[in-house]
Amino acid sequence: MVIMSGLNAYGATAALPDPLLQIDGVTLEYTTRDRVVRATHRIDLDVYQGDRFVLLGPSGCGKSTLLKSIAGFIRPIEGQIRLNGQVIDRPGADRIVVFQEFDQLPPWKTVLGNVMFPLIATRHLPKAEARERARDCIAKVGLTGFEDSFPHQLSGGMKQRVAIARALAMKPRVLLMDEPFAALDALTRRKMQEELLQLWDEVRFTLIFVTHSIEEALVVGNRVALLSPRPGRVRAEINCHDWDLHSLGGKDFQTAANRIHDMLFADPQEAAT
Ligand SMILES: Nc1ncnc2c1ncn2[C@@H]1O[C@H](COP(=O)(O)OP(=O)(O)OP(=O)(O)O)[C@@H](O)[C@H]1O
Repeated sequence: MVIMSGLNAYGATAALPDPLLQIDGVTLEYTTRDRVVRATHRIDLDVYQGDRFVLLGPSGCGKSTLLKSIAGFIRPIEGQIRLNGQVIDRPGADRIVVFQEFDQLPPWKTVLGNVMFPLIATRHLPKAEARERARDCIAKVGLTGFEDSFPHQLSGGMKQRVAIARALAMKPRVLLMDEPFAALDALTRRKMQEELLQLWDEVRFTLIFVTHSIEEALVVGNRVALLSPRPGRVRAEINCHDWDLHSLGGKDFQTAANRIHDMLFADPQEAAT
């Protein structure tokens, strides 16, 4: 594990490609009737093509809010988010979100219908091609044979696989995942992490993944941004190419996880000394 506080996690001297996504001094706030809640404060992050970039931080530190802003649902009050150099100011088919909730699939559509729907609704593909691409993505997430099932006939893990297939079918520039496995039992969660990594090996999409599980961050990510408690600020960036599911329970893995825990919850004054 390499901790690169204040540096790009690829290393300061390496020649870098241009970032795919640039988060530049981004402050995000919610204005309610009686107060303003600052969710993130001047976040700077660069995400590169093919990254599995994890936003890790304690509950309420603004991870989901930052993801929603990348998705184009919330505008920064300060700073910019750019995708391929273009400022993000609205949702777009180049950024698809997979949420934690199992009810993100319209229940009246079959698995095939669910995966085809955005392709057709956004006029990405004509119907026959959309069906073909949907079948292909359903196969990629291991659900061949369930094309005609309805969401209520599927387990939680299967519903999340459908949501992933639906997102991948759109071939987004960035796949955004907001704690997609948090509502699953521990065994299914681990299996889904493994499948996500296999899928990434095959498709090499760019992923931004939100979690508050240190273990999940180390397994899923090749880069992890550690955010402080609200308002979220970047505490450090970590390069974690070393870990996979086989590392779980190992001594080195546990040491790394403990170190991250200490960094996440350290008093910022102490962390600076
Ligand atoms: N719609 C909203 N209106 C007002 N405040 C909000 C709203 N949504 C979130 N917040 C506040 O913004 C802060 C950041 O919330 P956010 O959901 O982004 O955190 P998070 O890191 O994703 O948390 P968790 O891990 O618990 O999901 C929190 O203090 C939360 O209470």
